[in-house]
Amino acid sequence: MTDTAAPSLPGPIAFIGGGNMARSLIGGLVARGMAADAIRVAEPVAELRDALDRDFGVRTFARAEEAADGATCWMLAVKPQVMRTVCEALAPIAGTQTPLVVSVAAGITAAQLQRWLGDDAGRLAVVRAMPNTPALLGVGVTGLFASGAVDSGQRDAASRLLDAAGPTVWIDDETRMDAVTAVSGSGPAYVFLLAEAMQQAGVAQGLPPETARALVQQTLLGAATMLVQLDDPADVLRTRVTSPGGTTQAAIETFEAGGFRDLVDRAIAAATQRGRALSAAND
Ligand SMILES: NC(=O)C1=CN([C@@H]2O[C@H](COP(=O)(O)OP(=O)(O)OC[C@H]3O[C@@H](n4cnc5c(N)ncnc54)[C@H](O)[C@@H]3O)[C@@H](O)[C@H]2O)C=CC1
Ligand SMILES: O=C(O)[C@@H]1CCC=N1
Repeated sequence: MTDTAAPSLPGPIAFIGGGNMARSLIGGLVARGMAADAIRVAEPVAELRDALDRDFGVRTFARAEEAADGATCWMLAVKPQVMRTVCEALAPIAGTQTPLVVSVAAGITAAQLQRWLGDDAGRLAVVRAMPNTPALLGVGVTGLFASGAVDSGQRDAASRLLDAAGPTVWIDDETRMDAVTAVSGSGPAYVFLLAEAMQQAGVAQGLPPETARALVQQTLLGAATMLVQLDDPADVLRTRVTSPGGTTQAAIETFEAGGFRDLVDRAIAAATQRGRALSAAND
């Protein structure tokens, strides 16, 4: 679970890629007290570099090799489609510096990362992490998988880094990382879709847009807080809202008749499958 100490590493951490996920993680680390000068970011887009510098005071670089050189941990936060190119650019220094490599990329396997980094023998310590964007506020959740080369100290370091984003969960079987991605990595988007749909429906029933927005925001926060803070499972909490013959029952029956559960099942299966495909397509 999350603790409040700032994560510490023997040297700087280099984020390779300074986009949405990196920003969320950097925001969490800085909020937890990690010194901004211990964080470097490689990001080719000048506007994003400027924003990272302005918002967090971190040191930015245009090229991956510049940020990675001398860093103790490389946090690979580029799209799966460019991961191979980025790793191959880093390969010459990976062999001499043996950093802890943490990748947040969907689908890309630890063995692929090792191979692209020039480590055919699988000796480089690679951790796969699947966080989510609520990391920005320290309320994310991260699934972690350690390759065989990761020792207990490196495992601990990876946990502490990602703890800044919220709770972490270690996954023993790497093939399950695609399901983690589908449930929690992508999961915030499903909740935002539900929020959009509820707001639109509220407006369709006559509510002013701002009122609908405020009601939906607090309802999702309240329901999520109950899920986290009470021992009762989701179905019990749902039943307590659902008076026989009442309004909720009318809505739930409409969801069930429309195949809601099957739709969620198919959506998460599609996301899981996409993670597997990203691995194969970018090899
Ligand atoms: N956005 C999300 O909710 C989550 C994303 N992820 C993973 O995080 C990774 C990044 O995703 P996002 O942040 O959403 O994408 P993004 O597109 O916002 O960020 C990627 C950044 O990498 C930069 N980049 C491209 N080539 C580069 C290079 N050669 N060197 C350094 N930087 C380079 C891009 O300019 C871009 O700013 C992906 O692999 C994704 O699977 C994982 C969990 C959640
Ligand atoms: O959509 C994606 O591929 C990434 C991985 C999880 C969330 N965003």
